[in-house]
Amino acid sequence: MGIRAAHWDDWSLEGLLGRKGDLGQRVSLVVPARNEAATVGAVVARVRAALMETVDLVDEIVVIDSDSVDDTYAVAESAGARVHRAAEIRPDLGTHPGKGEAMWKSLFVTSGDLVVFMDADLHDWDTHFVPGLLGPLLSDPAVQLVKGFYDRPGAEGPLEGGRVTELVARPLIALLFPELGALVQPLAGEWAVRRSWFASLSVPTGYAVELAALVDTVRAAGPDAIAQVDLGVRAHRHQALRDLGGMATQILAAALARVGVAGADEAVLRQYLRGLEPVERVVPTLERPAAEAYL
Ligand SMILES: O=c1ccn([C@@H]2O[C@H](COP(=O)(O)OP(=O)(O)O[C@H]3O[C@H](CO)[C@@H](O)[C@H](O)[C@H]3O)[C@@H](O)[C@H]2O)c(=O)[nH]1
Ligand SMILES: O=C(O)[C@H](O)COP(=O)(O)O
Repeated sequence: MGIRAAHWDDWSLEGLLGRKGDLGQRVSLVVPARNEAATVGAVVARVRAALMETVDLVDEIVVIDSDSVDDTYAVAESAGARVHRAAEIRPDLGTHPGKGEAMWKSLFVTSGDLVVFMDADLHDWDTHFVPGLLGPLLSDPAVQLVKGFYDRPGAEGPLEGGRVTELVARPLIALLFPELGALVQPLAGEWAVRRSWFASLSVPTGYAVELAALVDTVRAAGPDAIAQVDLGVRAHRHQALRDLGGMATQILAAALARVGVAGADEAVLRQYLRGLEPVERVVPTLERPAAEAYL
């Protein structure tokens, strides 16, 4: 059958609540956040009001503060999230910077059978993202991972991806992982996964967490284990091109590792802004082993 596509309103909230109750599944919303004091409060408060206080769709909202130096922790907590600093979770396992690290560490402080990830920097989005991502997991036991896709306001076409999506992820998929070619937004930060499945995966500590999860899932369980859901419109804060160079390096490293070209735990990216003196950026490319070994 392949990677199936659905629309967020293919399921009613009442229907999902019923399925969740019948199956006895708990849901965790995990929001990895690094210096997102400006937006994390609204992400937490709106999901809490719509899906926790009025209905029982979400059982816990957990923000993983990923080495923030702003007020992310306090803002998220006062908006109603449980907040953990990534570095303080399971200190026996050490700490690394990065989004994937925050997501991997979340498995040690959450309890949901289903884990929904949402970025903290969203400024055009809606709470239906969460039930939309849960729909395939609550209706088909074969589905392990659900990816969101969305229209990006201002893009040339509504389903155009971001710069790394178009220039790195899609070309990699075309060359190495064509079985993922049906995915509209392979790098979307809005996705959901069964806890047991995510705990069985190797997780890059940085921004390659999404591509790695997709590749490892399609290889281990086939395309029927992945679904994608149209979430409508989503807009986020944009990073500088030079910062996206680090993201691209991480995604390329994870892809290469999956075709047998293992690298070191970090790469030195040399960028040239003005003059011939490079600005050196050390880019972590390491991966955490499957969390299930430590749970
Ligand atoms: O070290 C970090 C860096 C980022 N984040 C958080 O991760 C989310 C997404 O980060 P962002 O820098 O906004 O990523 P994008 O440039 O938007 O990258 C897109 O593509 C990435 C690669 O697949 C995905 O991880 C992102 O979720 C997706 O939005 C945000 O809540 C960040 O605060 C962390 O928790 N720790
Ligand atoms: O998703 C991506 O490709 C990167 O996050 C960059 O997105 P942007 O070009 O919309 O900033």
